[in-house]
Amino acid sequence: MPESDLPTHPPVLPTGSADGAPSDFLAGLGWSEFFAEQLTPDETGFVRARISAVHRTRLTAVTPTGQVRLALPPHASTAGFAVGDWVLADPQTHVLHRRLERRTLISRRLEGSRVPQLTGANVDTLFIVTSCNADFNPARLERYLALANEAGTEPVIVLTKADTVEDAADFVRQAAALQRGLAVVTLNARSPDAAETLAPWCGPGQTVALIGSSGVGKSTLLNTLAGPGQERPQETGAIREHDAKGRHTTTSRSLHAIAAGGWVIDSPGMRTLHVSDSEGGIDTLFAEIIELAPNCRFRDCTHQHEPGCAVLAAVEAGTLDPERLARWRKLRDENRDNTPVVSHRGAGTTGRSRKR
Ligand SMILES: Nc1nc2c(ncn2[C@@H]2O[C@H](COP(=O)(O)OP(=O)(O)OP(=O)(O)O)[C@@H](O)[C@H]2O)c(=O)[nH]1
Ligand SMILES: [Zn+2]
Repeated sequence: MPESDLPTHPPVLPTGSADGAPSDFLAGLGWSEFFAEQLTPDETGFVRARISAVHRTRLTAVTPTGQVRLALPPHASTAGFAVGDWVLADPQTHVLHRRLERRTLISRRLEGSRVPQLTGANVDTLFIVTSCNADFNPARLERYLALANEAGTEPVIVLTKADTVEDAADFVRQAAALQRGLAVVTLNARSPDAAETLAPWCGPGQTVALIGSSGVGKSTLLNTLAGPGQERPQETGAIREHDAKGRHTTTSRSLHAIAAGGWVIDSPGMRTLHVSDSEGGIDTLFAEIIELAPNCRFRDCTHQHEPGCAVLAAVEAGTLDPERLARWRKLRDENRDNTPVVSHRGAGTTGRSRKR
């Protein structure tokens, strides 16, 4: 697909127009002080661009003057770039100069893979989508929450298909209990009201991504967020290119405009999740357990059988759900098993070798 067909907030503002100075456009695209501070004095002449699609051999980006194809310097590869990244490019040639440091990064390690897959950069909010039916599963939601926490993005639980149940309150209550201060919303993904419900996270300058299992309504929600009259994001956003064997493959991730002014990173692959590299994210998720640990009698308490264990005391007292404790243990162990330990020589990684 030619770059010009990629969706952006139309019309793309011309450079220096009266009501759309490039700086306003950049702020709407998510540019902030965090990125501005990274520029050295001799870098002010470069174009600031946000990566909208990462292909095997090329990058496309949104700039104040429209969607551009970035040329890579000799021997450079697109590996290591993520949709949502901010980069600097030469204003004439659009040759990539460098990538700016990320504010947040969603990455996942696929089963058996050494290198984490970069799903989205500089995402402010991760919509964790589940529906008010049998899909609702606290253990799965906790995996997504660990991912969001680790990435540095704010998680929001989005309960779809609220129109199919008499009362969604029980789902809301269960979801809210999964993490302190967690935002939870209910909606009908097919209704235009859904865009209004999600508006606090979808305004100019804000970037969101969606994750959830198949059939919960992610595509439906994407279309609703794109607004009426927009091309369907999955259709416009699927970037087809030939792979090494000449087959057509669909590269999944791309940046789309939201009618409310924000941006969404569409990543259809984000369904199942096995957890790795997320120790900090898991600690945030299970803060109520982590905070009890210092009160245990033994410093290396495993909270399983020890006398004077504050965690077990909380279960005994009814303030901590034993199932929650069991899920924490399982997720923490899975994370340890899946997180390679960097060897001392830094010459590689070895999985499944970290001590319990
Ligand atoms: N009644 C109702 N139906 C919904 C809602 N959200 C989605 N659906 C329907 O559920 C079905 C699945 O929705 P999709 O948007 O395709 O789900 P998805 O998460 O994108 O699924 P994958 O593409 O497989 O990942 C479709 O028939 C939708 O119309 C909702 O909030 N209410
Ligand atoms: Zn303990």
